[in-house]
Amino acid sequence: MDIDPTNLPGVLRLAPRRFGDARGFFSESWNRKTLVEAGVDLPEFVQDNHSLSARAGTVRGLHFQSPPHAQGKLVRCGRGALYDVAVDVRKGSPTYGQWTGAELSFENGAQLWIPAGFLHGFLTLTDDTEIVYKCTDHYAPECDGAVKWDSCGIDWPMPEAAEALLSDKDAVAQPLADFDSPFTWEGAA
Ligand SMILES: Cc1cn([C@H]2C[C@H](O)[C@@H](COP(=O)(O)OP(=O)(O)O[C@H]3O[C@@H](C)C(=O)[C@@H](O)[C@H]3O)O2)c(=O)[nH]c1=O
Repeated sequence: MDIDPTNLPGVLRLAPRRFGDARGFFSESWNRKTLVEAGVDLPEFVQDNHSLSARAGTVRGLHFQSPPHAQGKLVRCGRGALYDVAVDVRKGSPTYGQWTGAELSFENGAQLWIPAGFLHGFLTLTDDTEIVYKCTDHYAPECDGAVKWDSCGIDWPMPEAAEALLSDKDAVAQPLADFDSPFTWEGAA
């Protein structure tokens, strides 16, 4: 498993090893021991999510759950390809408001580890794209929130001829500039 830092400290890009043979491949898509031995501070996962986006250009996000139900997420692509993004919204963080993105596809098998304190969202790059992710807390609709996808200066690689397809909720989300984040950076005084 390759584990690489990103430009946002705490967010990691993971590439599990694939063992190919005449049948296809085998891969450990998550292994607690491997990550803990690599020094990843990993809370317990309690929920797995799976969604399908039928159209390239679908945007889901940018989402978060407030404490006490904040979620860390280990994200991968089950089918197709997507551009996955995290935005640091921990008040007092030296990287507050900064974002990182990575292409996750069935083809590359890559994953992103996004700890609590970051917004999460993604753009689908192909039709019929599936995302699969593990979460460190349960769904808590009363703690659910969103920040507008195009308010964070993210350089989204929108597929040619596609327009962003959003949920009604995401279409009217607050901009980052108006967001009073419930998260604090652990290093903040
Ligand atoms: C997120 C979630 C939604 N739902 C329900 C609520 C709603 O009726 C339906 C669709 O919910 P949403 O529109 O919020 O789904 P979606 O826009 O796909 O939300 C997800 O987006 C990505 C970017 C994330 O990071 C996730 O944490 C989650 O917020 O599913 C659950 O039952 N459990 C869950 O954990």
